[in-house]
Amino acid sequence: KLKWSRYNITYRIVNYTPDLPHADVDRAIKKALKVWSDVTPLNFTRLRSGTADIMVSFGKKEHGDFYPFDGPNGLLAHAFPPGDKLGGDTHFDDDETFTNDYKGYNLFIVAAHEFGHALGLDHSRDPGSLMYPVYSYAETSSFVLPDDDVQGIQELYG
Ligand SMILES: CC(C)C[C@H](C(=O)NO)C(=O)N[C@@H](CC(N)=O)C(=O)NCc1cccc(N)c1
Ligand SMILES: [Ca+2]
Ligand SMILES: [Zn+2]
Ligand SMILES: [Zn+2]
Repeated sequence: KLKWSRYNITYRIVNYTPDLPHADVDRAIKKALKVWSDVTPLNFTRLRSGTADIMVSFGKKEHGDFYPFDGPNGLLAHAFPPGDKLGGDTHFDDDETFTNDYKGYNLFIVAAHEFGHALGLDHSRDPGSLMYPVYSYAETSSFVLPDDDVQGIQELYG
């Protein structure tokens, strides 16, 4: 199973969705990474230019890799497992409406799921897990990473 070979990982928000103020996107991404750094020795540092391990971007349909998005609903986002180049990169389908509440798709929840993949996790069969294949909203202010996901990430970086 692929995993990062170092604990200090960099990320860069390359572009922004028009759905939310930039500050809200920055906050959701930072909070989503903290979900995982809180339960591992991993540290995430934001870069504002150049190439980071985890390049975060928003795109529609064909967006530069062999995994085009599909318009509203269906695919929401994808992330590449750890590695060079595309490894760790996380793409969000900007034909979705990303929000910071229960409407549309909550950016924090989707990002937290995607970063699980960017750190090496696959999908889980546990319907209560963050890594379950299908999105479900959870109150973000009281979000606690489900045990199945803690187990999974600590198998890789515990
Ligand atoms: C085969 C994958 C590329 C599907 C893709 C996904 O899992 N990305 O991580 C995806 O967008 N899945 C949708 C469901 C679907 N239409 O397949 C999804 O809701 N995944 C994001 C997500 C967000 C938050 C929580 C959970 N559990 C799942
Ligand atoms: Ca879509
Ligand atoms: Zn992509
Ligand atoms: Zn997924």
